[in-house]
Amino acid sequence: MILTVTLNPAVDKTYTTGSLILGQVNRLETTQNIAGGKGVNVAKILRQCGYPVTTCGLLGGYTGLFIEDYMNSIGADCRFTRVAGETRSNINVLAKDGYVTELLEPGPEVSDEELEIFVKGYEEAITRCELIVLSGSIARGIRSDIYKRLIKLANDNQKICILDTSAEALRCGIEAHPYMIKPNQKELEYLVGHKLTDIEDVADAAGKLCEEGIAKVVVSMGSKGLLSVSREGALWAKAPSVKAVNTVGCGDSVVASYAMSMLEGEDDFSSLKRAAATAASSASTFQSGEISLRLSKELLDKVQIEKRK
Ligand SMILES: Nc1ncnc2c1ncn2[C@@H]1O[C@H](COP(=O)(O)OP(=O)(O)O)[C@@H](O)[C@H]1O
Ligand SMILES: O=P(O)(O)OC[C@H]1O[C@](O)(COP(=O)(O)O)[C@@H](O)[C@@H]1O
Repeated sequence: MILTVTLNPAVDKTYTTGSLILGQVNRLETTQNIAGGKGVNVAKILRQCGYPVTTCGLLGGYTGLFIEDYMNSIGADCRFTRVAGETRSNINVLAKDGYVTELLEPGPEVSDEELEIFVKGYEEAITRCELIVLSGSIARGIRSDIYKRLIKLANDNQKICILDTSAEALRCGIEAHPYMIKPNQKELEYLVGHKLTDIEDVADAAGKLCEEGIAKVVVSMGSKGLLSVSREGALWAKAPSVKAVNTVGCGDSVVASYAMSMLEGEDDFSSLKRAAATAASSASTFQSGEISLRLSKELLDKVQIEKRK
């Protein structure tokens, strides 16, 4: 069983338009509300692939109910903690000119009491799971060392953790040595404190994190693909070429793919190949946090992997 944690889920209000112009009236063509947030998306993909999944985190208000209903409908074991504030709605604008614009709300204020109720449930849930995925930003009121605390609890129970977050929550979280992290290039730049200009730079920065005790650092680089770095070296998967429809949730599909590979005992090479195929399949699907199973399979043989170090 895989447990996904989403401390700041979101309804992804997904709009399509010709192009989005700042400072002007923009009339949108279509709109769809999609249950989202990083751990929610990971759980959605795992369910699509037939994996049992427990999903927990913080949900509040009507938007929270919308997400919980959806997760129940796909057969996820929902263990969310209710909070008084309303779960956020994020805006994703998919424009025909190719630009994807995301407007992300900060999320509700969460009290210490609410968080402690969540942590109690989490401590119970980790005992029944083999792998824990902790994903996304944290809602207001939650200290940035929350992932460090949650990963320590998992480590104490000999459970493997994947962490996919940003900013200070990421910086503090890695102090607890999760097994794997999946920063995108910007998140890695935040950690190292400077711009990374090429693949070598990215591989060096990821390599330093491995030396600090993270077994696997998988850096997502949009249409440039994925770089997997461990003490054994660095492998670069070029992103297979697809017609991108919605790239929101691609990072989450990488995490979901790695979670499955870990449970199946796949090696670095096969895991990376699968993740690049899954993520490209996610990019070509309108619904964020969804893939075409057929396309993922087809793309698997098309992923090119290059050894970098
Ligand atoms: N246009 C695309 N075509 C093919 N694959 C893509 C495309 N955009 C993203 N991907 C795949 O999805 C992965 C995650 O996307 P990325 O945007 O880097 O993550 P995040 O959403 O976490 O920032 C990429 O590393 C790549 O493998
Ligand atoms: O938790 P954050 O970092 O605020 O991001 C939330 C957003 O990220 C998503 O999970 C998509 O993430 P990725 O594009 O990184 O896979 C959306 O569903 C959600 O709106």
